[in-house]
Amino acid sequence: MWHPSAGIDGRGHLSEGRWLLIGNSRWHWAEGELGCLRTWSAPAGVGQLEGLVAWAAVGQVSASAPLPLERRLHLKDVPLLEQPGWLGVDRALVGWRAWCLASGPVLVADGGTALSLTLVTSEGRFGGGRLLAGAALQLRALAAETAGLPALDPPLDLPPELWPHSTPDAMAAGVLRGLAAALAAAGREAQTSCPGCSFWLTGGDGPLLKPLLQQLLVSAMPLQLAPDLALEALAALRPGPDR
Ligand SMILES: Nc1ncnc2c1ncn2[C@@H]1O[C@H](COP(=O)(O)OP(=O)(O)O)[C@@H](O)[C@H]1O
Ligand SMILES: CC(C)(COP(=O)(O)O)[C@@H](O)C(=O)NCCC(=O)O
Repeated sequence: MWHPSAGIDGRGHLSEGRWLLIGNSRWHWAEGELGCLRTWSAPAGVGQLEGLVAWAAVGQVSASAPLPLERRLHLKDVPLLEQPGWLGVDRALVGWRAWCLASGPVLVADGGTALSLTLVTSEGRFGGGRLLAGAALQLRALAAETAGLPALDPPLDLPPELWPHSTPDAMAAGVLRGLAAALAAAGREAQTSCPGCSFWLTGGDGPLLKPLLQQLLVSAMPLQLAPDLALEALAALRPGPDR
């Protein structure tokens, strides 16, 4: 997606920089420069490595992927205070970026393969979180572990009815409304432990979850959809060669 601030640099063309975040399901790409990033997601291993400024990965990367090791950004490179060594680098990136944008405490929900919730205090400290199975993973588990439920291919849609009759729509509604309810409860509890906290939604399922969550959240808690927080953080921490 092109960000609203998308633009062209002083030389009349987009900067050549590219950034890559390797998630558990897909590779997430950005091109351009911070403030005018074009972003997209692709299957693992698909994409052009030329011009790669920096990359990060939530786990081990296959030795067959020719990624430049010296350009890898690690957890220790993200300036989130008091982050434990086992924290996923994607959680640190989204938490730090949302905290910078909010200039205050944040709760970040990243709707990826797993749905992670990450709290960052007003001082920029890691404040803990929660981990759930993400939407596509929940649906795969239902199809794999039952005799009668079908496999549903992403991308998902939210069925318009509250109480769908068909099996696939009942599965999609159950998973998405269940995730939104868990996020809303987390939002309420975060406001108690972290007053003034804003709620940030990112990751592949962010756009689907936003309207559901908006209905459930108390109005005092601002909700921001920012689908590319991790890539924005990567580009902010490792700007291109011409900056
Ligand atoms: N074309 C797609 N392929 C796969 N997942 C998709 C697609 N479009 C949306 N999604 C949603 O994205 C979620 C995974 O998010 P993503 O950010 O890609 O995960 P990760 O960062 O772990 O690789 C899934 O739960 C799925 O519902
Ligand atoms: C929670 C995660 C699986 C999320 O990864 P994703 O689904 O977004 O690819 C990843 O951040 C991870 O492996 N974290 C390590 C454990 C932790 O953060 O506590």
